[in-house]
Amino acid sequence: MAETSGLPPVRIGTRRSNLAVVQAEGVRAGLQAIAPDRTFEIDAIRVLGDKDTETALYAFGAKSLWTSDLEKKLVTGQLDVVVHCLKDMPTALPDSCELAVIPLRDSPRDALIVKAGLPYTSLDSLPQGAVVGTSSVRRSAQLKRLHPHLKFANIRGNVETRLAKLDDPNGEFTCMIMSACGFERIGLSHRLTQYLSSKNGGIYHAVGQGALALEIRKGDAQTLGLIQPLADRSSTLVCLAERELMRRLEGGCSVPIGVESDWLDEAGHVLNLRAIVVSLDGLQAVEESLSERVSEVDEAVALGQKLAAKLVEAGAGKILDKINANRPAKT
Ligand SMILES: NCc1[nH]cc(CCC(=O)O)c1CC(=O)O
Repeated sequence: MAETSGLPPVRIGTRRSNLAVVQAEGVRAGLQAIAPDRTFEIDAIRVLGDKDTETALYAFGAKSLWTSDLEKKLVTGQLDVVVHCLKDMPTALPDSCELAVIPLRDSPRDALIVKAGLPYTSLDSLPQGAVVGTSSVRRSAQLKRLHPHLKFANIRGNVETRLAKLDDPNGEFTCMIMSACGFERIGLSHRLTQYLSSKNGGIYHAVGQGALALEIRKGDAQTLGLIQPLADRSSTLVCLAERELMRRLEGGCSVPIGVESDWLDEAGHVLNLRAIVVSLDGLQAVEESLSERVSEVDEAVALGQKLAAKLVEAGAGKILDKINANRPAKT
């Protein structure tokens, strides 16, 4: 046992799902390696989004259902750092909190998962009328556009719950779309049938997908100093560019905006950011791409901003306005 510092334990908060706890354990291991003399505690709590597993995400309206319960505990000092999936974090945080660190991102790709026992190996091989389980309008709108032979049904719950719903012999689903890294992190990669991308299946991933975010109390220099070594430069710049794009388009996780980003050179100087905005029925889509030199956060933010403007100019604003005007009232 390492010599302890006498300092109080660092309290790490996260959602109470297997995936969230695995993620928080990974962060804890990283922090323990940096600060062997500190102790760390994980507090996994049920948040609003876990308690209501039936309402379609699209109908929630509020963007903070995964984060606000944890932020409350952060602000009152019951937690010191919260580990989120970056894609579940709204682009605007409470004034009292800050997104302090983005660690090295995993693969951001979505994947197709086919019901156990069915022979299909790709989106293209799915039969007419196959039912895709997804609660993400980003996924369903993109799929409707390119694969009009598919049907869609809402599926909610954590990864294991969704997999059980998919595999239920009496269930309605043929397949579902999930983020590949979520399955990989909890040892379910054998269930990934096909990796998807804009070039493979025609699916752009969500902003921030595959990345974690460490949130702290604003101005908590001590915790910031502790967690800062976990930050990854490339992942941070890429994710901040994607998030600025989203912020400019005023899209939460429940609007059909998909992105992809790649460094065009090995050293990571020129970033290509691509994005799609699709109408809910998949009939209209605007797709744009932009490459710029990015070596500072300001430049990443500027790239996101410019691509958003380019998308709006090409018609994305009209698509998003229509979606926002028709959004069901929160009940
Ligand atoms: N929307 C739920 C959510 N939030 C983060 C992940 C997995 C981790 C990630 O994609 O970053 C998932 C599940 C999924 O979309 O498959």
